[in-house]
Amino acid sequence: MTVSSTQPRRVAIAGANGRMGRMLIEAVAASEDCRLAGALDLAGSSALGQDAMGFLGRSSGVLVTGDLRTGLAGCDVLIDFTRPEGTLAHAAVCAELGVQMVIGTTGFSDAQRAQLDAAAQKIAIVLAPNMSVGVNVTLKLLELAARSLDDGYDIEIIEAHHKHKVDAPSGTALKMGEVIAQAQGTRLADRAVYERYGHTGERKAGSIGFATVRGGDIVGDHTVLFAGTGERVEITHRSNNRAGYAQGSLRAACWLAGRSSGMYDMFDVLGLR
Ligand SMILES: NC(=O)C1=CN([C@@H]2O[C@H](COP(=O)(O)OP(=O)(O)OC[C@H]3O[C@@H](n4cnc5c(N)ncnc54)[C@H](OP(=O)(O)O)[C@@H]3O)[C@@H](O)[C@H]2O)C=CC1
Ligand SMILES: O=C(O)C1=N[C@H](C(=O)O)C[C@H](O)C1
Repeated sequence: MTVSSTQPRRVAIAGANGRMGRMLIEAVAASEDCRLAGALDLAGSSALGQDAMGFLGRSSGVLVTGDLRTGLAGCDVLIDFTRPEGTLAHAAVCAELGVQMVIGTTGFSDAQRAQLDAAAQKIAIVLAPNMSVGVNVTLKLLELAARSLDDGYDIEIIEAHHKHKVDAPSGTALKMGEVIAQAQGTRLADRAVYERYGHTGERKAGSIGFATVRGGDIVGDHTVLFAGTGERVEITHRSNNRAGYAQGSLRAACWLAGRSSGMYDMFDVLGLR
């Protein structure tokens, strides 16, 4: 059934009991443009069978389920911040049911990413390692900086996240590296240095170094350093909380209404392409 753009989008949330899942449910609860229509979590999750908004002290009538078809019934779009293997399982069912997806999960291998591209031949998907407006504008600033600081500047990307994060470098840091490499007419795979230890020798010209910090409850900090001779340019984005990720995701879910199948990102949603 086609939903008119004036009707709220019927949204399902995957990973409903996770850090982002809860933030997304809170954002949907406050939204006039989206309505909670489904909530998924892993079989075995303590949230199964509970009202998805119970943690907010509210009743939504939507129970968290581990059954994908039950959770996706009557939904227009699934917002998925889980793990790569979970997102792939969700994408297969969404493609079958014609449910669109907003995917924030990070840490996909190239082969997993190819499977998502295959799903996007059947449904419209917004996939982005960072849904916040600020980070996506930062990516555009990096494009500009990378073009102008092409020669004589060593590039290092430093990211910091909470102690529960399981993938490194962050998806955002990798995206920053890709954007910079592309702006300089190169490929990140040919330039990335992910580890340094022991006698490393001098820095290899043209490399893009990554440094990862994990600790406490740091939400997400990213700095790109362009280190020249006699000067340094640092471009930093810091998330103070997860609300920006959730707001960006809802914006993407609304933007998807009526879109044909294909793979999109937040540049498309925000008109930054
Ligand atoms: N794009 C963006 O803007 C952002 C992206 N992220 C990314 O989102 C993802 C989730 O982050 P966060 O919310 O902090 O993580 P959490 O660990 O807090 O939440 C993950 C949720 O997914 C569930 N889950 C885990 N494995 C599977 C699976 N195989 N199938 C289905 N569900 C599963 C978990 O269930 P259980 O608790 O039962 O294990 C949990 O509910 C990460 O990849 C992170 O990098 C995070 C923030 C912003
Ligand atoms: O795991 C997180 O928390 C975050 N993950 C995303 C990433 O890997 O870039 C986005 C944000 O930095 C928070």
